[in-house]
Amino acid sequence: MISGTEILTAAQMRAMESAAIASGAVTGLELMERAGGAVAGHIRLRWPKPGRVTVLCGPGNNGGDGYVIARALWQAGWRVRVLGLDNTAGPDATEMRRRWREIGAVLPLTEDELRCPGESSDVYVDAIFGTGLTRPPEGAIARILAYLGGSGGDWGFFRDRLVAVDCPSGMCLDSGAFLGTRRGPGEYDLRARMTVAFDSPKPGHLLERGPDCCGELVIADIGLRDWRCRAPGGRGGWRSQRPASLTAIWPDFGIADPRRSDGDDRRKAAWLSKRDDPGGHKFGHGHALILAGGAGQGGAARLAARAALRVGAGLVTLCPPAPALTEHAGAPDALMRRAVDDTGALRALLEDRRITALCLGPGAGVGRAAALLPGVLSSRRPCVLDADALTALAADPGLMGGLHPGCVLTPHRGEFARLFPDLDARLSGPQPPAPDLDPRDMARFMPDLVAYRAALSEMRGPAYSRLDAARDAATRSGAVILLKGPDTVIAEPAPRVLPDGPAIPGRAIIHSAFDVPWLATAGSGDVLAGIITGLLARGLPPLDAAATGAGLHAAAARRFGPGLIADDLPEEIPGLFRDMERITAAP
Ligand SMILES: NC(=O)C1=CN([C@@H]2O[C@H](COP(=O)(O)OP(=O)(O)OC[C@H]3O[C@@H](n4cnc5c(N)ncnc54)[C@H](OP(=O)(O)O)[C@@H]3O)[C@@H](O)[C@H]2O)[C@@H](O)CC1
Ligand SMILES: Nc1ncnc2c1ncn2[C@@H]1O[C@H](COP(=O)(O)OP(=O)(O)O)[C@@H](O)[C@H]1O
Ligand SMILES: [K+]
Repeated sequence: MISGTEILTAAQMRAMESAAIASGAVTGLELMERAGGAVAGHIRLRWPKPGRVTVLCGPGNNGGDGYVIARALWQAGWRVRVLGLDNTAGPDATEMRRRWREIGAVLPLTEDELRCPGESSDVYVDAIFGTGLTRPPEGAIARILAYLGGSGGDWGFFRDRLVAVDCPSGMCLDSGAFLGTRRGPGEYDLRARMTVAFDSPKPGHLLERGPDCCGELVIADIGLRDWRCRAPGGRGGWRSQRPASLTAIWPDFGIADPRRSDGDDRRKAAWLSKRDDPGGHKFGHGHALILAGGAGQGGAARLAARAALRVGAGLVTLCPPAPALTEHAGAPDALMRRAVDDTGALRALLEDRRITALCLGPGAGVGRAAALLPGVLSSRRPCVLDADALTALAADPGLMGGLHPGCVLTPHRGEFARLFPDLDARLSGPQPPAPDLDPRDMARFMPDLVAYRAALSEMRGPAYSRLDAARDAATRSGAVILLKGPDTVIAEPAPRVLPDGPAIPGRAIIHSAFDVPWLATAGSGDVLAGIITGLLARGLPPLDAAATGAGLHAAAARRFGPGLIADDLPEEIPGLFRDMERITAAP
């Protein structure tokens, strides 16, 4: 059910490159030539008339790409100025620098050269650091990056003409954070007009500062995708054979661009609209219980209930305490109401096995949520725990033991901090040291791609990321975690064991929705909880329900546009289903 693009961490990317080279399928020079050629091609697409370009080359292979770009643009008639560091690491980058030196000079990469009057360029290529950034830039390099980021008062100047190779330098590709600065927007974060990255998106392109600072993100194919499919163990498709450990769902949710629709999308559209079940019965689409709070608190639960209905749950029952029943008597009439005063009443209700999912939290009140939680958890029914249920959970860690893989916890950052204070502190705190595993060693796992990927997904980047935090929280709690934000991260607990295979860490998904800031509106989280509950009730596995829910939620906001209030979100869902069907039916 999950559709999206596979993402790779920086270590996975470097290891894959090493493995492809070790297999003899390609040389490092060929990969660098393709990478640099792709960037030059995208520059020429956006600036068709050859102009002046300054290429900034760092010490590693990112710099090596820069020398290739310089040569390709020079061959296309551009006036090229290259600023590079003296020390170039690695044979491939050294060779590319040598090839450029046959054409032109390499001036020192200093702020003075960058500022040099009369040398202003139409395009600046940032090839300083890519996936190999291991620690915060310091000294002269840090000043150059800050200057490009606008410390010289030229913020807009560079933003309009900076092309980043793999990422804006200084940004960690695993977290989207700039190393060495406090988390969150920095005054001089380097922001590109376009970022050309290779093979697959990395988490940092989608998280934290990534979407803003990368500008337009282009993922260039450098031939590794073919190699992955041909490699031993890779036959039949990379994704279908191994559970992808990371998946990105792009802002368009795979439905806005007909060219990207495939069989999976068609099946998904048919399932969502129930067209794949012509003789179906309402109970075949599940029965969701939304546990509401006392008088005066009902709006949030009603939003969730309405969303669960709209997303196709066969029946939805709203369960406030008896004194609040009359408050919930209004629309929609399709909603059933049933009083649930305490855990005993809940347990009695849950004897009906046709109830397939529960939602506790929106507007529940912390006291009532705490009282009902044991009943919800012991039913072992799929459930969404949101808002007050999360606060109740945080206040009584003993309840954590009752969580199970059918639970989806949907904290925003504040709730996450209450539930997992140590993980939250790591997200805000100083960066831990880089992993001591050398990704290049991973080539030895070839040709066993399963082991290779399992080992790699344990490798972490230099900055603790929202992805790491969600995965750690999922593993610790034994539940699916959906950490909300414009960069929502969804993770399932680890480990999962493949038959005859090693333990595979739980899958994770990034749903990046920076394009719909109007989704940050009161009650929008309640609607999300309702959508996910409806999908759980319909039988989607928890990770799928959470990912599909996050996608539908943002897509509904995108479809409505600015001015959105939470009540509008469920009403967009029928239109979304129609859009999905129309687009996936396109030839
Ligand atoms: N993967 C692929 O398929 C392909 C990858 N390709 C390209 O390779 C790039 C990755 O190359 P890479 O591994 O050489 O790393 P890169 O980003 O150039 O930097 C490493 C250098 O920086 C240094 N350094 C690190 N942090 C530092 C700091 N704070 N301050 C100062 N120095 C610091 C570090 O030194 P060290 O840590 O060893 O001291 C090392 O010298 C990738 O982004 C893509 O562009 C394509 O060519 C082909 C296909
Ligand atoms: N800037 C933003 N851009 C896009 N989506 C956002 C943004 N801020 C928040 N969201 C999304 O809006 C929802 C807000 O949920 P929540 O914080 O629980 O709000 P509430 O409690 O008011 O319902 C979440 O799904 C979150 O991912
Ligand atoms: K870069």
